[in-house]
Amino acid sequence: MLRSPRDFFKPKVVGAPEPLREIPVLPSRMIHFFDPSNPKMAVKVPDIAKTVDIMLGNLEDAVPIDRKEAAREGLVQIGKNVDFGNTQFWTRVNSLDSPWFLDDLIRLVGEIGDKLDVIMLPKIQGAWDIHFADQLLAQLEAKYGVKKPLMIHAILETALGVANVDEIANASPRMQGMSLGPADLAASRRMKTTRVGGGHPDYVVRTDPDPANPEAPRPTAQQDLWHYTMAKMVDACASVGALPFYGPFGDIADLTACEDQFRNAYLMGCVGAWSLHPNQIAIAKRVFSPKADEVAWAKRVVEAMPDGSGAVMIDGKMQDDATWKQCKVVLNLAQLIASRDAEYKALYGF
Ligand SMILES: CC(C)(COP(=O)(O)OP(=O)(O)OC[C@H]1O[C@@H](n2cnc3c(N)ncnc32)[C@H](O)[C@@H]1OP(=O)(O)O)[C@@H](O)C(=O)NCCC(=O)NCCSC(=O)C[C@](C)(O)C(=O)O
Ligand SMILES: [Mg+2]
Repeated sequence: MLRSPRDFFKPKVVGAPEPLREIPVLPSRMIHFFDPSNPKMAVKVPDIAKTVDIMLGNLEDAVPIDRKEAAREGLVQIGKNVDFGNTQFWTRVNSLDSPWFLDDLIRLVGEIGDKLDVIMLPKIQGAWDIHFADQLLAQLEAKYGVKKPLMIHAILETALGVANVDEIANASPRMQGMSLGPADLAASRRMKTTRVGGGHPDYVVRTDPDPANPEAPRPTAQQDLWHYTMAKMVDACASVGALPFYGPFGDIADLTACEDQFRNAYLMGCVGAWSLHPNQIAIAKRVFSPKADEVAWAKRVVEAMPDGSGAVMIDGKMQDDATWKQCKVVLNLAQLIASRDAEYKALYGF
């Protein structure tokens, strides 16, 4: 049950900042994960931050239990000491059913609440989880005098969460976006994969037998295990002005398959993906920035239809109001990326 429409955009606690009416759309091609309790990673944060759109200090899975508090305190120090410039600074806190969640929020909002942009919440099951976090964040923002509202990013990584994805997207004006969490989701659904994202060689469709040669080999084509979930997530996010992301690709050495998985997500509407290792940053940058020839084509269509209506032929293809809108999506994204990334600005000729 949502609050009444009249109350939806009111602060939930006296003294908490006004909720945002619109989620800011910023270049968000990669969310780069680091473990703040790992000194080798922590020392690289200032340099990597200059090369990515989003830096995320991870406190949840992949941080050993005996380093949970070190990771939290390490992130507080990084948040206080590192100048992130115009790179977004996010965290993934521990899940709502863990013993660390409460202290994660109290420490982070209390110490670096004005530096953090987005709090990623793992294992979100339904709107009730978002309502709880929303109210608690408002309490902490009011208590610590935080000026801008912290946004929430939910990871879709349980069967129940996927079943409730629309309610989750609508649960709060803080909802900045969502990411697919293919590893936990696979376990929650009792899928039989043991990978973090990507395809599986046994998930295939086979061609029919050739009646003239029934013994001939029948080629198969591998299918995308994540297509259904990705499509549900993209629709849930786009319908409320939130941003969908592909999550992690765990086979760090397989750069080709990583690029394919990221590109599928890009084409389906995602704005970015996670980079777990420095070698995935360039892949995400390449994939989630429109290609120069697509941008040139989009420019041509938009220039041929200045008011975005009617029907014209360009290179044998019909263009109308709807293709104009598709081209605007590509062009707007290219302009957004060019505003941050000189390399792409030059590539697009803006
Ligand atoms: C995969 C690992 C173990 C390979 O780490 P490695 O040390 O074996 O790799 P390397 O190639 O030897 O590393 C080269 C250098 O890069 C550094 N390095 C390496 N990675 C990073 C990084 N991310 N950021 C900054 N620096 C990094 C590393 O420390 C090393 O530094 P050095 O040259 O000084 O020795 C390592 O990259 C890593 O721990 N990455 C992050 C893993 C992570 O955050 N996992 C959780 C997200 S996925 C997830 O949670 C699932 C989900 C959504 O919940 C669900 O589907 O359910
Ligand atoms: Mg997970």
